[in-house]
This record gives sequence, C-alpha cells and structure tokens, in this order.
Amino acid sequence: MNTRAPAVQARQLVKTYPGDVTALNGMDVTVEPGTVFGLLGPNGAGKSTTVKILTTLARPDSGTATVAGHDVLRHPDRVRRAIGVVAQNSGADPVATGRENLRLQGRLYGLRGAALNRRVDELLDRFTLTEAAGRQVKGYSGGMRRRLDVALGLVHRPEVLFLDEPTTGLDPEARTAMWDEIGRLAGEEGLTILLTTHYLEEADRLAERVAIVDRGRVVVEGTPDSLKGELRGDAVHVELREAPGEAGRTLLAGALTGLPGVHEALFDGRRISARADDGAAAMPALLAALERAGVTVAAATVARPSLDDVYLRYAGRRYAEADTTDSLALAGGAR
Ligand SMILES: Nc1ncnc2c1ncn2[C@@H]1O[C@H](COP(=O)(O)OP(=O)(O)OP(=O)(O)O)[C@@H](O)[C@H]1O
Repeated sequence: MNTRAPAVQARQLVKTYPGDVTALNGMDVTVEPGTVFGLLGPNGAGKSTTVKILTTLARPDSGTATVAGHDVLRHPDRVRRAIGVVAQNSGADPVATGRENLRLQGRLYGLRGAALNRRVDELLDRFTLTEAAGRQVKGYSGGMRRRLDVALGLVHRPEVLFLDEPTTGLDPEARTAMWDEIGRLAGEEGLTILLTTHYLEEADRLAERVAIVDRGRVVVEGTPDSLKGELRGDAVHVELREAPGEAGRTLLAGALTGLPGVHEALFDGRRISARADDGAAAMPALLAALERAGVTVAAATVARPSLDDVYLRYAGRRYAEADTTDSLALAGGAR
C-alpha cells in the first residue's frame, strides 16, 4: 500500500465567477505521487479553474487544497517552487530562441553557470529541440512549441507537473508524439503529472486514474479500465431515423431492457445506448423489438464500452454534446 501523502489533494473546491457562473461546485481531486492523473471533461466543465487554484493562480471561494504537501492558500510560494505548469497558451517568448527561453526560465529558478547549461542542453536533447535551439520560437511548428512548453515547465525539476490540455490544437502526428513523451516522463522520472483533457482517448491512454468532471465536480473516478469495466457487457449503439418523444422513450426503454441479457437503455436524441451481456447475440432481438415498436433504425453497432459510454452513464448526456453553452446555462441555472 502507498503510505506517502498524496501529491495533490483538493477537497470540496467551490469557485463562482461574476455573472453567477459556478465554475466549481464541490470539486474533489486526490493524486498519488508518481502517477499520471487525468481530469477529463468537456469545455467549461471546470478543469482549468481547478488547475488555476492548484497552481496558486486563483483562490477558491471555499474548500482546501494541498500540492506536494503544501497548502495552496497558506504557502503559495512553496507550492510554486514544487510545481511545473504548462498552461493552455504557450508561455514561451516567440522572438527569443528555444535555448534563450529555457535559459531565462532556469535563471528565474536560480540556476546559473554550468548547472544551467547542463540542464538546458539536457532538456533540448530530451525534447528533440537541439537542432532548433538557436531559432526563434515563432518559426517553430505547433508540436515543437508544445515540446518547448513542457521543457520550460520541467527546468527546475518540479515534483508535480500540471499539463492543461497538452495536445489541444496539435495535428494527429504531433499529438501521438506528445503522448509518447508524456508517457516517458511519467515512467522515467517518477514525476506526478496532473493533466486536463477533453479528449477521451488521451485520458484513456495516458492517465492511470481518471476523474470525469462535469459542471464543476467529479462525477466518477477510477482507472480507465475499471470505469469501463463497471459497465457490464458490450455497448450497443442504435441510431434511429427520428428522435422518439418522451412517451416513446419510456416505451422503448421498457421493451429493450425486457429482453434477455439487455441491462440498460439510455436515450440521447436519435441515439440509444444499451448494454448487453453479449452485444452480437442480443442484436437481432433488439432490432426486432424496435421494429415491433414501429421505429426505424438508421444504424446499429456493437463495441466494448468506451469512456464516452462511462460519461453518458454518469453525466446523463453524450460527451460531444456537453459543450460550454450547455454548461453555462446549467451552471447559472437551478443545478
Ligand atoms: N474568468 C472567468 N470569468 C467568468 N467565467 C469564467 C472565467 N473563467 C472560467 N469561467 C467559466 O467557468 C466555467 C468553467 O471554466 P473552465 O475554464 O474551468 O472549464 P474547462 O473545463 O477548463 O474548459 P476549457 O477546456 O474550455 O478551458 C465555464 O462556464 C467558464 O465559462
């Protein structure tokens, strides 16, 4: 059992912005040392606000948080020394070179002389930026900039690294390269990494534990496999030609969950997500039941449950549909 104190612990964080926007509504996060933890949620869910509080850039209205054992409100200076932060927007100076950016960052943290040179060379090498080290950052590709951002966050060898949406805006190739790099960092350096993402695949691939955030709080947390494993059996997705009304949904849900081996039917517009012990075996009876109910099926698929299914299960709506506008309306509303 791990007896060390958590690297990050946030309890019941609440944060309201002017205009009655509830960004955080009882946010709890615990990250064990040396692990990669993913805060997964759609835009506006409250991930960045959580990171801002944990990195001492914002204060919660209520709640407590410690990072690397230091209280973020009482000892923000100690927290800042223990963390590296890679924000959504690059902190690098575009008219300086990659090497100049790293040197400046190192000096800010008190590195000088040979130690500074060594650390800068080491980071340029590890993030494959040695060749580009003498070029201005404004000429770098998106992937190179992102790698430099991460290198900047690591100059002073932090205990905890915060990565706020590390691959947003990167092309698929650069994203895969960044995933490899983050995976290596976690494995080799024993660093604790808290990353935020709105990519299901990214959380699935990188994070040992994932907390799914919706409307300013964690709706479910666990390893990606345990979360998917909680959803018994296969995910059966059916797309109807037309969205059923409320009465139709109740009727269809009853008809489907009455079939042998079918456990649950969740509706989201024209889509039905059902779970079945054996999706392929249940499909013919499922389609027949829908036909008997008089609805037309446009498409049907069977798959292992994904984090998208987990999100639907706990947030009550499909991941892609939970956009900022929705969160804003709900955050300001009765919830
Ligand atoms: N400075 C601010 N003033 C007012 N509202 C804000 C401010 N910052 C964030 N919000 C609102 O708080 C909520 C949570 O925002 P937050 O940025 O934490 O979400 P997020 O999950 O990180 O999303 P994104 O990926 O878009 O950054 C949203 O409704 C957002 O519009």
